[in-house]
Amino acid sequence: MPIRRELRLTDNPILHHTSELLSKDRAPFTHLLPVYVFPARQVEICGFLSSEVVGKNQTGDITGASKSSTELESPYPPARSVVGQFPRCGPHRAKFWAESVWDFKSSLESIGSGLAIRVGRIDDILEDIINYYKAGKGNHAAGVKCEIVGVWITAEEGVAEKTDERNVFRVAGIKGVNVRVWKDEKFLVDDRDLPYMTPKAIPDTFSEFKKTIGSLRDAPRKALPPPDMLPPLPTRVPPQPEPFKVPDTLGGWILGLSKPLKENPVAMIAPEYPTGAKSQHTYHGGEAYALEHLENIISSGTVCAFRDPRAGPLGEDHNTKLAAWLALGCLTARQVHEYLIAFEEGKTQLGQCSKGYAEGENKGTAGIRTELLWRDYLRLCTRKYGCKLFRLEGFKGELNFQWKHADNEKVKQQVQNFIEGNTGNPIIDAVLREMYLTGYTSDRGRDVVAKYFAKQLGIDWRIGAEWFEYCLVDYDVSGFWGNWQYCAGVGNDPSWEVPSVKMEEVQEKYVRQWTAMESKEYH
Ligand SMILES: Cc1cc2nc3c(=O)[nH]c(=O)nc-3n(C[C@H](O)[C@H](O)[C@H](O)COP(=O)(O)OP(=O)(O)OC[C@H]3O[C@@H](n4cnc5c(N)ncnc54)[C@H](O)[C@@H]3O)c2cc1C
Repeated sequence: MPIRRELRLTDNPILHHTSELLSKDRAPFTHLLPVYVFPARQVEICGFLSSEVVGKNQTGDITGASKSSTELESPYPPARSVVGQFPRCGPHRAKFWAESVWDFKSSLESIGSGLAIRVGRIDDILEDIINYYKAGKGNHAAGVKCEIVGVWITAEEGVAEKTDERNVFRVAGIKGVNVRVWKDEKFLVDDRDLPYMTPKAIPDTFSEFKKTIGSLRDAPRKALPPPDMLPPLPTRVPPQPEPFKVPDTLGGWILGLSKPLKENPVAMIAPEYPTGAKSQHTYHGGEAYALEHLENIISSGTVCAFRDPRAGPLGEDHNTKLAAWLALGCLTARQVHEYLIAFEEGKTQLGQCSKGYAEGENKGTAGIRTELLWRDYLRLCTRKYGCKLFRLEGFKGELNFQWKHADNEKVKQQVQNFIEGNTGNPIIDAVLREMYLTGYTSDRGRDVVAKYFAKQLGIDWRIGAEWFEYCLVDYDVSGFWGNWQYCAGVGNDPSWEVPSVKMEEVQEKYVRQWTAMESKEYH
């Protein structure tokens, strides 16, 4: 069972179904092997190359223990972005990701199962596992013979994710193993409750989409309970295929994922962490931490103080910070919704000392639901538009803009200044530095900087986007590219106004915090 962005026990359809089968004694299998693969195209995995297993590289040199991981040969191309050639996953997300996977492993172990964590390509790992259990085939002379009843995997919308799915079908088909694809249920409104017969029918504006949902508070299905027990792992589990060797501690995973980033820094003059600056995102990845945070924002009253993220000053702390957990599926939107319902109706004691408890839906809780619906909508846009999500001309097919490309020194320098948070615009630089140093910046900050890059600098917006992808802890394919298209004016429902962000007192504080500037320097 290859796990994708569903790193949780609660509200997990596959685990719920398995547990039900088990409790009714109807499981057609005795063992279950959950496998998580850190995908080579999304995150750099050369930090796990093992000198012990590498013999000669393509030029015939012996690769040995004294060589750094980046000098050894990986069978996969580097995980770099298409236009800007930045590493796709930076250190903040790499750490949060490793923590989330590790937390999921511990949760599975606590109910009698476990998790094999691997690096590479999902279909390569699957092929290796099937060979192992078909004993003696492929690399596995020491394999053990057992029957594989099937492969279960959850569907995702992204183009590359769909390709992975097709590859899983291809490999399993060749080996004569059945594949079952499950619906992705980490969103607010279930696909089965939407009125669209085909992706073409999905409306082109969020307001139209919202109308078709009706009462948002009543729309989500119930979250599924966590499984009590799962079948054990097979008695023997195939190791990570060569030339990689994977660690067996969380520290080892974080080290392996961050090593290539340290060895090849992207920003030549990286901004230093200013003394006294406070990160808005200091959280730990994983389901347990997500639930604890959700409870905290309810009991502290943050959910009632939730503000429209598109308005107000930069750096203000009036939002949920749930995005990174939602993106990896440590938590589902309908779980958030259920916690909000319990608070609004006073069903549990959580938040009982907070304003708004047991007083029904309020502006803040309604606002959070609307934002979660935006997330649903952008995912449906990915379904509708496929690879247009990543195109310069966007969903709209906008061909009239004259984008500047990084094929001359002037634009190259502008891009470099952007990466280093050194554009000369104090507000833009503060947001860029906060994002680079902490992995997070508010929606307002993202919006202002994305529009600055696309509209004010007029540079191919995908380069700015790819830099954000490297920095952000909460990168999520649809939420990310959909928002960037919107900011660049090439999405459906585009916004073309360049936001004016005035240097008010609160902004000044924010800028000073992240740029360590004296206030007189930008007056
Ligand atoms: C250029 C740009 C890039 C972005 N990239 C991402 C991304 O990679 N991943 C991501 O989850 N969001 C992205 N967003 C949307 C939004 O900025 C973040 O979801 C939000 O800032 C995360 O902080 P939060 O969890 O405190 O959100 P809150 O403001 O508390 O909102 C609650 C939840 O609603 C969802 N949400 C909120 N705003 C949006 C939105 N505009 N679009 C889609 N979902 C939304 C998120 O899941 C978020 O966790 C991007 C926005 C812009 C303008």
